Amino acid sequence: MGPIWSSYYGNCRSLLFVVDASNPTQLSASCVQLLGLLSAEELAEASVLILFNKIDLPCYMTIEEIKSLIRLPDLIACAKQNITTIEISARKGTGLSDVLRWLQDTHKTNG
Ligand SMILES: Nc1nc2c(ncn2[C@@H]2O[C@H](COP(=O)(O)OP(=O)(O)OP(=O)(O)O)[C@@H](O)[C@H]2O)c(=O)[nH]1
Repeated sequence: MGPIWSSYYGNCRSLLFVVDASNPTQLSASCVQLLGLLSAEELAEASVLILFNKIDLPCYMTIEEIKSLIRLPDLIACAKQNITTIEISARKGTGLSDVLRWLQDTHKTNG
């Protein structure tokens, strides 16, 4: 779906980017997509939430290792956007209240 994402950029104030944390083989492709989003001029003002999903599944890498592999600290430091990360399980509901809180806070701040 990546090639058509740009048609949704207009008036986008919040961006939720979901990473499948149970499958590190997709990480490099996922990171390229994320870098493309973060460098898009139309999204410079958006608040970004990166969700590490499927944390209920076993994985050979920890979330910290995944963050380090995609150089998340550098990415956050260099991006124009305000970036937050939350670890979730969409299946079990873990972390979803934090996501709702982020949405509420973000939209409150943005007016
Ligand atoms: N265990 C688990 N499964 C999940 C979670 N979130 C989604 N799934 C399941 O993962 C499967 C694929 O869903 P998604 O990953 O959302 O869909 P997708 O991105 O099109 O699929 P992939 O590219 O294959 O990951 C579905 O069967 C979902 O029920 C989660 O947090 N935990």
